[in-house]
Amino acid sequence: MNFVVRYKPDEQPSLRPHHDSSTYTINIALNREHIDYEGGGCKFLRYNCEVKNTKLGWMLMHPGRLTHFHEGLLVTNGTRYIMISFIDP
Ligand SMILES: O=C(O)CCC(=O)C(=O)O
Ligand SMILES: [Fe+2]
Repeated sequence: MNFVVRYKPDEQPSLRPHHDSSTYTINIALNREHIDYEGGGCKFLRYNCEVKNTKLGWMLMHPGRLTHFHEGLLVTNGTRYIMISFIDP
């Protein structure tokens, strides 16, 4: 399953902590921090690890339903777009 997520301060500024319904998740940056938006990123709470400023078109891949409880960090300005693929949903 694939979908685009849009974060905007006055619409959906963040995403509450969750697991994905996938074995693995691919998260591709469609635009850029400090140019198109401020804030944002993906935080893995168990590891206190924030992945921010992913290069345009590069991807972050992580386990979905088991170990990597995560959240979408607050976008404070602009619009952040990512593409998500749930592998083995
Ligand atoms: O904002 C992010 O990078 C995380 C997005 C996410 O966790 C999701 O769409 O399931
Ligand atoms: Fe997620």
